[in-house]
Amino acid sequence: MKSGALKMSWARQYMPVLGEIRKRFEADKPLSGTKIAMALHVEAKTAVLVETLAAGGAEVYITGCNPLSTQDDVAEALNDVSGVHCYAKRACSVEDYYEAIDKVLDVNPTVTIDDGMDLIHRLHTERRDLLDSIVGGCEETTTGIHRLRSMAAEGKLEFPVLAVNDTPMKRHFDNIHGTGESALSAVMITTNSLIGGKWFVVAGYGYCGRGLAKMAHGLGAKVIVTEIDPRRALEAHMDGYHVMTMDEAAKIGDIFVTTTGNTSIIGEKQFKNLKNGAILSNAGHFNVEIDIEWLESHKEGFEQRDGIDTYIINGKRINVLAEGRLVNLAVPKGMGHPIEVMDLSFGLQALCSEYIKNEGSALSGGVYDVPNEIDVAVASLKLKSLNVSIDALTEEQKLYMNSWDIGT
Ligand SMILES: NC(=O)c1ccc[n+]([C@@H]2O[C@H](COP(=O)([O-])OP(=O)(O)OC[C@H]3O[C@@H](n4cnc5c(N)ncnc54)[C@H](O)[C@@H]3O)[C@@H](O)[C@H]2O)c1
Ligand SMILES: N[C@@H](CCSC[C@H]1O[C@@H](n2cnc3c(=O)[nH]cnc32)[C@H](O)[C@@H]1O)C(=O)O
Repeated sequence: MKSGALKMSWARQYMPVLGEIRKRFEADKPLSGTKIAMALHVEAKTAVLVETLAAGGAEVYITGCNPLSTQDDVAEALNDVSGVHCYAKRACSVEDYYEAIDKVLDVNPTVTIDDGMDLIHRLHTERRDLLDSIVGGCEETTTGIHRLRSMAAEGKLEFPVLAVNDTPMKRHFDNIHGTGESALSAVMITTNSLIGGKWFVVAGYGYCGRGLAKMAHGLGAKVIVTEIDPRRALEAHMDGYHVMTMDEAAKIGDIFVTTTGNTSIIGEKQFKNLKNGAILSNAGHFNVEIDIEWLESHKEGFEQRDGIDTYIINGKRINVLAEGRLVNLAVPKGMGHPIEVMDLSFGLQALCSEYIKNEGSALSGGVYDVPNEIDVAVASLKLKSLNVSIDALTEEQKLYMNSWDIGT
């Protein structure tokens, strides 16, 4: 077997939720007649989702959702799966990235699956001619959903999209555990730097930030959190972390990871105050949380090695991982979230694709919650695979929970 196929086979064995869904899809072919356009991180777990959708009868056209996250051997293996066409390439230019997105759209898809909304953006701008054939879409990540909600608020989103990210089964496992483990391990494997005893700065205490803070604390780091939301800042404080502004953190921090989904979190003002040898990385979105443009135009010296760019600023070394792109997937050895976590996220994506294919044409343009039954179904499939049983409400308990006149 070639390396891409071997990686898929490795991932498949730890993806029981997709495995169960695949059995039903193979038997019932619920996606026949569906052309799915996808822009996701092209690596082994995503490939298992793709083959599951193809087993359900879909034709799948896929490209990447980040210029640095594709694993070329997996992209090649995907092109060997019947009904699948993959156009992703690692380290592509931004022009090549959009050219591949266009190739995926050229087939006149009926369903979209996005991670960051780049497909949907293209469809609503340069490729509006294709909008009529789209029944609906699914969005994987927080920032994609922010962008979609902004579009919907302006009345510009022309088809229904399921907010896959916003389910408990996504946020509580993918964003918290997934980002926590994978971003930290990517920093460690790229830098070979010790975490214990370091000042570890987490920008943003949302789902991703809190997972990362917990993991870094677990390895003995002194965790600093920066926030703009007073409630989340207070939560971080009571969880035992040091809360301060990024201006203050810049002077103290050894390792920084941004997880805000916002722009310009670490920029000129902070760069000038960083300690010599500071390590900067981003686990949020795109490449704008760290101001790479400023670093590029003000460096006094530059060194490059696998996944690390070292800028000399004011005579000090500032080390940036993965060009400021998603550290857990974009560093050379980044493997992304753990397999078991993506099994849950992609179990949701498989069931949501089926739902939107069946129900999309009855829905108007906008962002929709994933039906609760789908979220519960994914949790139940995972528990079943773990051989874990839980209690069920008795008739007496159901009556009690629904009554308002049983008091003390
Ligand atoms: N690395 C990954 O694999 C991965 C996984 C899931 C999500 N994401 C991405 O990570 C980002 C965060 O996702 P989330 O689910 O944690 O979102 P979230 O909304 O729960 O958290 C973001 C937090 O950042 C804070 N924030 C915003 N601007 C800030 C600023 N200027 N300074 C400090 N804090 C600020 C917000 O108040 C919020 O608490 C998104 O872009 C999402 O798409 C990445
Ligand atoms: N496409 C943007 C958006 C952030 S990706 C964040 C999403 O990546 C997803 N993700 C994280 N690890 C993996 C992985 O290993 N395989 C596929 N998707 C992943 C995860 O579900 C999360 O919501 C960018 O690259 O900057």
